[in-house]
Amino acid sequence: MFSQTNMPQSVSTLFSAYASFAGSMMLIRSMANELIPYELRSYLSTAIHYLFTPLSLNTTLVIDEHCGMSRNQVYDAAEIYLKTKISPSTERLRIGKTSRQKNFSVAIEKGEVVADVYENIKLKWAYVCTEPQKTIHSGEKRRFELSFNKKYREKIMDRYLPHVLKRAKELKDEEKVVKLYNRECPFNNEDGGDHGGMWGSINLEHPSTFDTLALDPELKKMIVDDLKRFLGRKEFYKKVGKAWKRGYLLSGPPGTGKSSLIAAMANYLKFDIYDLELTSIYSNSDLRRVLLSTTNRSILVIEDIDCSVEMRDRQQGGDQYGGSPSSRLTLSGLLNFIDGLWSSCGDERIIVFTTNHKDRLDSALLRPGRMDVHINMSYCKPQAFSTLASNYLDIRDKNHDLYEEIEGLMEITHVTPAEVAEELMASENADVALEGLVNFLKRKHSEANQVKSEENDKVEGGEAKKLRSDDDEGRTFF
Ligand SMILES: Nc1ncnc2c1ncn2[C@@H]1O[C@H](COP(=O)(O)OP(=O)(O)OP(=O)(O)O)[C@@H](O)[C@H]1O
Ligand SMILES: [Mg+2]
Repeated sequence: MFSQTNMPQSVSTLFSAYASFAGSMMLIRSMANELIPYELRSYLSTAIHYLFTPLSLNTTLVIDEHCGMSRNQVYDAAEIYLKTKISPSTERLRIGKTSRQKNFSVAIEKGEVVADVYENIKLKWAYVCTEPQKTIHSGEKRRFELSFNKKYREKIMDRYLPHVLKRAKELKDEEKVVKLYNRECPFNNEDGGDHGGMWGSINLEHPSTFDTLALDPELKKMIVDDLKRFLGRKEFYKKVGKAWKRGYLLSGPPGTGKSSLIAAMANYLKFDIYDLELTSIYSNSDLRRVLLSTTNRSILVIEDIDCSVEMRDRQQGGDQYGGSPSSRLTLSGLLNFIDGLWSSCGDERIIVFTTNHKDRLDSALLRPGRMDVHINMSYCKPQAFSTLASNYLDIRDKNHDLYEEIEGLMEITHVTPAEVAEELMASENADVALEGLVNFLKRKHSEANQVKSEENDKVEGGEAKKLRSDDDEGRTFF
């Protein structure tokens, strides 16, 4: 009986005690909110959180894709290295293959985690991507997060990361995939500014090599030797205090193989190509950003420089080229700019300018010491033809009846390797293809003769007219 009457009473006491406690807490909280400044409150809550959360045993290294404006070497190395660490437990993979690739290319997909073990230390690599924010004109942000037990931090920094860099370099050399970088389509905003436009890459699938390139053999040997010497002179460049770079100026009519030579150089050196369109550069800072985001062991290509320099005349304001005369872009100015930049952060760089009109170039660019090597790509001559005949029709050692006639015609006709290549591709039958080439050369030759005789006629006609008008003037004068 006692217990029956006492029970509800104790419950109600409990409730009323809780109610008054909750009421006081709310009062204290609202007083605290009013009396304690926000900063102190947030500090206290962090401190309380820290005290009551068990300490993490892990360290995480965040490896962003870019270091400021340059690419992060550790990120690039990790990307290659981790391909070898994909295990059957990896859930999502990115797969690709182009028509020329023999094997599938495999990469880890965003959000995936890959495990690695180094000297019995367990490591976890996570690939994290954050979507671009709509309000800010920027691309996707990519990074790797490497986590491990914090007691191994020194070992990871001193030994594991260098191991990843070294392994990635070995893999890259083995893989031998040369990349062609173009600037990704930039984001344009209302003021027409360029806020994205970093480099996007595809595998360079240009099959041109020094074997397939139709070029005077001596010139070819000179270029290959020059490249070899350049690669071996790291210490020399350091000693003389120059950026380890080499500049080539390729000139010649369209279709003489300037772009093919660049591809052959890239395939030979296993260097990536960065194809820079100067007309898409609007400011010094843009140019600096774009150049800094190119990697070492690469070829920077600026094609058709006689057309690119037209941008000098653009009227833009601020630090933009063309604004005031002092800030106008000249190619030798650009070279100075690149020299300055690469002497501090560039190694094994090649820069190639191409032009169809060497005569139109600024003489400052042609001065000795500006571009190291000038290469004139000219019309197809018999020796270059031998390479094409062997490439396209498997004809070796001048082993064809029409060979002599073709060589003779080539000595007297301006024909580009591209034109010859097109004729040779017309048929798989060597007789038919070479017959076609002979006709083509004859046609070109007679057309050139006709143009020449018309020009002569014009000159002679002009002179006759001039003589007559001199006569007239003389007569009027007297
Ligand atoms: N020297 C060459 N050796 C072998 N093939 C060549 C050569 N020159 C041209 N060709 C052939 O002609 C095509 C066009 O040549 P390429 O694009 O290299 O010429 P280019 O000099 O860069 O011309 P442009 O001045 O128009 O850029 C090549 O894809 C190749 O098939
Ligand atoms: Mg070209």
